[in-house]
Amino acid sequence: MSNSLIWTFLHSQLHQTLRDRQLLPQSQRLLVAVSGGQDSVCLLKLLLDLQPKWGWELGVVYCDHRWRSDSGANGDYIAHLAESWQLPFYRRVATEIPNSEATARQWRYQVLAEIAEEYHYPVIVTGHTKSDRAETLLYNLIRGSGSDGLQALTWQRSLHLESPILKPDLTASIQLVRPLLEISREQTGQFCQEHHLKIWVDTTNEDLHYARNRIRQELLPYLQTHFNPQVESHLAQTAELLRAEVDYLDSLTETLFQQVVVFEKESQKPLKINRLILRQTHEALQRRVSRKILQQVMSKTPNFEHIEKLKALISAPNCSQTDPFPGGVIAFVDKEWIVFNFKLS
Ligand SMILES: Nc1ncnc2c1ncn2[C@@H]1O[C@H](COP(=O)(O)OP(=O)(O)OP(=O)(O)O)[C@@H](O)[C@H]1O
Repeated sequence: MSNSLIWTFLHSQLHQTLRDRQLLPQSQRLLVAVSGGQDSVCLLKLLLDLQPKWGWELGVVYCDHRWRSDSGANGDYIAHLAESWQLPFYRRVATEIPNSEATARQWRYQVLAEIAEEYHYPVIVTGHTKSDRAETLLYNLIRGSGSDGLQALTWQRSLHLESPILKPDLTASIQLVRPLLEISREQTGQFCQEHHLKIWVDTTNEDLHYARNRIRQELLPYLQTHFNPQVESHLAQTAELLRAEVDYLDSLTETLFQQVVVFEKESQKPLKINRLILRQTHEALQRRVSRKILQQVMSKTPNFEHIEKLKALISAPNCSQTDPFPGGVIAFVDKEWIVFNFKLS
């Protein structure tokens, strides 16, 4: 695979995005997650070409889920690509074939974290595109996500937040960066063609049993034809606007949370919350603070009903109380406080 450099619009676009958003610091060690598909192959080539300007040290990682019979050959191809570009290559093969998309994903992020840790890469870079962002927004909208789910794929975040089940000590400091969120799948495909980059076609992407694939293959083309040819860009822009708004709300929530919550000394769990202060704030913030508190007192992720139940106590009469939340905790009103009773849990 030759490494001839033809400077294209995509090179300039990515270079500019990286400068504007300060996503990938100069001279950083970057672990590029490559599946062999057009998005991550395009990402790798772009980063390789920009590397002299930024001084990064690039490494390539492939996670073999063993889901497809050609997954080994897929890995060999990426190994060959990395070798021809003189980049270190890391490969992990699943010992057990994951039984669902979710387990495969969990395993993949675990492996990415372990390799990043072992070989000292503080940043993992993935090839998620504007098209993935539009699809994720639609997928989450249909599932009933709030604005947090609709911001759909952020530019960067800690790997720990991406996969909270991973060991926090391992992942808290590793950043996951997605620099292609302004570039469409059509553009990555064209780039690979123009640069004669072979790509590995993931045959499971054709399988319409998966909701994601139906969104990609059927829903988006329908929306493009019958509603708006620019729908993909518009959805991705909506996700970007929501991302900024969610960021802003998150920072307000954090400040308010610290103001209203009294923590138990030993367990550091929320013990009681000041509802007089909460009552003076907007209901959007009341919900967010309630959710943040419930995340710390419940045994599972709070849903809409749980949050509404706690929020209702903010203006309820004295002595009102909730049914037990999952995990057994009860909340009750004691004058200006909402108090959590852990004894029953
Ligand atoms: N098997 C793999 N090995 C290494 N990197 C991968 C692999 N699969 C996906 N990736 C990385 O993740 C990016 C997104 O891939 P894809 O859209 O297939 O994943 P997804 O499962 O839909 O996304 P997510 O990982 O956010 O759930 C790719 O561009 C690539 O950077």
